[in-house]
Amino acid sequence: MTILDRIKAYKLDEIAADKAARPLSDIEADARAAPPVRPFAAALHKAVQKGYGLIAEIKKASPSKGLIREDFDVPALARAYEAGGATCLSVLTDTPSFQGAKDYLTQAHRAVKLPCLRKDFMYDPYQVAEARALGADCILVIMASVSDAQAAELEAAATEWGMDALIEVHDAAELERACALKSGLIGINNRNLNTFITDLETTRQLVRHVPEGRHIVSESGLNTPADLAEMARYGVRSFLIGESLMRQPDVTAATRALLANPAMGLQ
Ligand SMILES: O=P(O)(O)OC[C@@H](O)[C@@H](O)c1c[nH]c2ccccc12
Repeated sequence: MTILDRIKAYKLDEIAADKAARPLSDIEADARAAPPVRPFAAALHKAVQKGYGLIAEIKKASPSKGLIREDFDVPALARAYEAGGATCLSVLTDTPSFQGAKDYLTQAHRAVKLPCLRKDFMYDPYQVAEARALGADCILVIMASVSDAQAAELEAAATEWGMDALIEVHDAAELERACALKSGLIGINNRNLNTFITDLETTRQLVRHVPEGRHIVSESGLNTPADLAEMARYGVRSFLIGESLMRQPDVTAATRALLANPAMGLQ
């Protein structure tokens, strides 16, 4: 069993328990009462016209790295990312593996004006309605962990709630399946979720196979301005970054430093 298999197993149990505790109709009522959706993909499109698009991730821990950041004041971190120039936020809501919480998403969304991604392992439209109820503007669909039919169902649910969907892939086969969906946002995860090995070569290889008109986000393992400049050489200007920023005491300064890339104007 891989790490992803284990996560999927407990996540399906969690979803069943959540459904038993609160019926979908309750969640939908909360989703209808949630603050309006903020355009997530559009914010990235706009950001890359002048520079980089950054989805900055609020991440306390991970299965491969353990605890990443001890002091974890979610509204303060959200504001720090916003002040540092992030385009969007990503908030881990998975608890067992990432020490996240559903409430972190609500806290982050309330603290800033940035569009927010619910970062979790999604299998059921129930979770999509829940994402909206918590304040999400975008959901993640991990192709490595869902069937084509599930992916289409999650994407349709996101659209129904007015949210965007970031479709995550790690290899050419997943990318091909992702391109059969409607979403214009493709995340290339440099980390293999079965082994948790990270390699930026993943983006370099897959970017060539992405059809025109899709907005690519390179995800995971990006640490330095040089990493971003290297991805930009391959035409990728949007990034999903967690660990390297979460490890810095001054998150605003670290975000600014990462985005202030003198080489970028030369591309
Ligand atoms: O902390 P990093 O290496 O910058 O990575 C962020 C993000 O890409 C990573 O957390 C992630 C990408 N896809 C996921 C799917 C599930 C959980 C986590 C992830």
